Amino acid sequence: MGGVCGKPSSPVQNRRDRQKRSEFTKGATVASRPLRAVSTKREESFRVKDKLENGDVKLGLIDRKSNGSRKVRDDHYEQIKEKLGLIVNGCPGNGVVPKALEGQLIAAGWPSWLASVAGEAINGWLPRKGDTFEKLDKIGQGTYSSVYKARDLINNKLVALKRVRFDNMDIESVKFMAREIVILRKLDHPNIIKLEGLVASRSSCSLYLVFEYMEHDLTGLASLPDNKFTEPQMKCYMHQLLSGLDHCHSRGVLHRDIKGSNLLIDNNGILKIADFGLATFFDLHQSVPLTSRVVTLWYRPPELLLGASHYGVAVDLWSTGCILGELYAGKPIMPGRTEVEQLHKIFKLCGSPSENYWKKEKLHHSTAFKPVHPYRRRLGETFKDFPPSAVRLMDTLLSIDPELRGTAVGALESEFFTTKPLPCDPSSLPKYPPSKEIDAKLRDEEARRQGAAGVKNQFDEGHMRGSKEPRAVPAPDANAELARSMQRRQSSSNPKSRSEHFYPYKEAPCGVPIDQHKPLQPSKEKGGDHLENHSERFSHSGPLAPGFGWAKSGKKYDHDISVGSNRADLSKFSTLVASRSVVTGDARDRFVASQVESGRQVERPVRLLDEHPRKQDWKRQTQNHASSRQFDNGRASIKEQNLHGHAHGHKGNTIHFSGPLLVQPNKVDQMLKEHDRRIQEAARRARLEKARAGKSQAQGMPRTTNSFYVTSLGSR
Ligand SMILES: Nc1ncnc2c1ncn2[C@@H]1O[C@H](COP(=O)(O)OP(=O)(O)OP(=O)(O)O)[C@@H](O)[C@H]1O
Repeated sequence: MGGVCGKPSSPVQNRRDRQKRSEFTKGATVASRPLRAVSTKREESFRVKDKLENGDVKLGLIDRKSNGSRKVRDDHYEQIKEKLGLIVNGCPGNGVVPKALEGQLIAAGWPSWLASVAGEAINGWLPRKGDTFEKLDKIGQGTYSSVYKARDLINNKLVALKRVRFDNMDIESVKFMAREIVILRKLDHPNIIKLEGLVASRSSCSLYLVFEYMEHDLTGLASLPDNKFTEPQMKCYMHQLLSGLDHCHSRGVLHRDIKGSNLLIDNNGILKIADFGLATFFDLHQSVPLTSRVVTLWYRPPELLLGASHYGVAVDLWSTGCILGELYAGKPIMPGRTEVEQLHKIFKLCGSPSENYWKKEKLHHSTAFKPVHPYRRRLGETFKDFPPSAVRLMDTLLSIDPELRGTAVGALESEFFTTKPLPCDPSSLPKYPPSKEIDAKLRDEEARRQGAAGVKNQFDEGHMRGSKEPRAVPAPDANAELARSMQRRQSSSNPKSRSEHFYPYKEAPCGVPIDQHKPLQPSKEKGGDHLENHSERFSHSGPLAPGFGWAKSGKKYDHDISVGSNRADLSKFSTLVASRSVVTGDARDRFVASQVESGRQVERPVRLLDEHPRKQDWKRQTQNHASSRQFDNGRASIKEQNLHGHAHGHKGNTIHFSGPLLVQPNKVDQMLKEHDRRIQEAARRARLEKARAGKSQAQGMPRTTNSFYVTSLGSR
């Protein structure tokens, strides 16, 4: 993919730019003076892919002249772009920026690499200068960004600077970022994070998004030792979450990654939905196909796991139901390690879909995942100790049929918020020490380091977690991309990768990346349905999930959908294990291949753990298939044909799915047994290795390196 980071302009050009900029900025304020796409003397030609009319690609030419004779009016121009799928509801598509607009943006101070592809996103704003901020600490690490706390020297307040680097400056990455910016700019609500400005570097091809600063996130707060949320507090957070969501949905935006770590909370108790990196515009009729490979696994609704490509607000409502359950349960309620296991957990808790659903939804993976025997819905009995109004709201939000999940407004009007205890006022909430997911991770790391000797005890203590024990880590993205990304990493070193070493694909026990800091214990359970084994039964008495600080103390919750301590810790990293071994990369490829064969478009695969997703996704998609690009919901969407190529490279691997969901449970049982055995074997080796390393360290010997560990596995 060609880069967009142009050479620095000449001094003369710079002078001209400065001059134009000063003209432009006279009287202009940031975000207050829209730049219009004006006509130019130059004739602009646009290649038009008119797939909307009959699917054929036609080439068209639109001429724009300023002399008035053939001038296409700006609004007409917008209509054309919209019709062509270049822009949907203000969402930039293929980044065609009219030359005139580009020129104005450059004149306004934007670097050309940004103006040329993300014009729609920055139109009407002036760039902030880097030296108007004082960078303080690093406060967050996203998949593709680093987030810093900084002081805004002009407005004298704290801000968060999210730095997105475009490594090789591929255009698609920039366009992707542009989508996030466009969406953020569309939203304006007290419960949505506010994008306050942008700082763009001319030379380094990085962009800083300036946000209001938020001290906490929900995952971080929940993991504070000895912290317990009260019921009014939980209702208060839920109310804010749903209010923010309602705003998104009313503006045509799906968030598609609702989870605790994306719910930021400030010192005044105000919750704001953040991270719109996976968000998209949607249309009410759900006519535009979207990718199903979004939403972090534990919060992903069944229709997406089953491959739905036409969906709406219900996906966010499902995630919200998971958060509600998590608040009361004190831990994630459906912590699957693979897509298959996730679906299984969903069916076990919420029941399997009705015959009518399978017929109605016509989902991609329905044949593979339709259970032989239907599962009964057990939500009520599982959460029988939760307040009834909370269970009823969960029951709605966690409906298998998306249509039954209602709306955010409907949830806000539910008895959950009108019965006592009522939601408290955010300002009455306790003040917490800084607590972000990243702080929780650091605490976990520290606890692991300090407790190296006591690790075994921790795992052997049964199901109860000690009060200092790290909370179940935030959900993994756990997507099928992982397997492929791991394979890719074996052959190409990634500057962003985090000290990771993997078994070679064929030799490793399940290709398991082992976190040396997270030793495993073999499962104590044997036999039976392995997927059942993955979900150990446990019951709490007394405060729920001690140490998570989520639960109402004194309540007793008993449910069998959660991962017990051994497995929970295993699940912290075994998403990768399972992605590789339960649904092999090749198997997944076949899925994608079949999607491609059936003409389905993949809008954007979910982010990877290890590499700049935008770069990787788009690179992977665009490298070989620039010609097969089509437009999907306003974005360039490319068929993942190259995945075919990958599949060809690994012929012979078979597709494996989980037991009870499949038509051949016996075979799957065997496979899962083998899977478990391998995990245990890997765990045993990791423990041995760790013990050996500890010994050599104690004897002052250099630590032996084991190529089978991951020191820092992204868990998001
Ligand atoms: N406005 C903010 N104030 C304080 N911290 C923030 C803010 N925005 C983001 N963060 C922190 O930075 C982390 C990463 O930010 P964000 O989720 O937006 O990036 P990302 O790259 O999209 O992450 P991910 O890959 O997890 O989705 C967040 O989890 C949060 O802890």
